[in-house]
Amino acid sequence: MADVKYDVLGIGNALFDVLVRTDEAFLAKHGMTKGSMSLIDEARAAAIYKDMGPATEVSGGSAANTIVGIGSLGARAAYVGKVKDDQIGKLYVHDIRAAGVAFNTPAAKDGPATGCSYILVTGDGERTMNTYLGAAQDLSPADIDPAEIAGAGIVYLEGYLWDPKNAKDAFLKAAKIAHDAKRQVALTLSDSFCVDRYRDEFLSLMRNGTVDIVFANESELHALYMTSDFDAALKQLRNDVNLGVVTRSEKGCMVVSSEDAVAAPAFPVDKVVDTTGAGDLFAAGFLYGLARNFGYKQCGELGALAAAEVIQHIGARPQVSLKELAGQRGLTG
Ligand SMILES: OC[C@H]1O[C@H](O)[C@H](O)[C@@H]1O
Repeated sequence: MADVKYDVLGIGNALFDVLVRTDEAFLAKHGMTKGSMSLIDEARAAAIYKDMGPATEVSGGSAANTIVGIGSLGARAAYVGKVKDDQIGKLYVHDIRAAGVAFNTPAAKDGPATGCSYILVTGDGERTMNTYLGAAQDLSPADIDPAEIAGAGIVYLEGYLWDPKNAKDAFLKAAKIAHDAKRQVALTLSDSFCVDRYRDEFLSLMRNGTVDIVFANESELHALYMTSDFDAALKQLRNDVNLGVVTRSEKGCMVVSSEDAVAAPAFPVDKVVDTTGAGDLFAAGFLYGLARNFGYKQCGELGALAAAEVIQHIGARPQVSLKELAGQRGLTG
């Protein structure tokens, strides 16, 4: 798109990730549901952290991971999310700007600390997240700059924004500005537990045209339509949104619109180390392709490539240049 300042602008909960490899016994001891994202308070965060082994600390946040991935692929990317002006918040701002992402949301001067997600990664690579939202819960419509939103070809929003009190108003404000400027609005359903919390609202956003593109994995899709029948759920998705993108782990992805149903394969990986951010990086590759007007199959392959990179190491941010990786596979042209 010639007249855009950013190819994609993401809005999400700005979270710093504290990741550790652990076993099922740790999850059981702390009453965690494997594979879930639970919201926790400060006291529980302290209790979990105290019991964790040596951790890897790295910036995260679902939409932020996607936006960093889009930047790594060589597109113009921007992010809106709330941190506090504390040490972790400063690290967060450094990391996202150092990744080439435009980030101008003012940090909170007071209130809760920068949010953190305490992530337990079991031997099978599955991640179990415990999120203390902290300052992220104070993202509000005042943080939405109309000119920045209108300057983005695609505005990408995370379903997790439905958790904090004011963020959904920020979400709705951004979607309206984007549509008034004839831009596209994309939503990731975030996780199946999030879908269970906000099913009706997410369906309304799709059916009333607040969002144009939806990203979901299989379990989110099943949760959305409360069915275990994949084909039936996909058919409903196709009716409810302009473009639906469903990831299916090693089975690749399905992209559906009123005209098309396109499959793209997954990228084989030797060993899944940590699935944190798999969906985020898939969305990065896909949205990069969409911004470049690539066909849906190529968008899906770019998504699969970016996801394959991120699941082979700890943490949800790419550790190599995705642009180079995609170039080596002939996927950027
Ligand atoms: O999707 C993974 C991300 O979700 C959570 O928000 C964590 O911060 C993590 O980086």
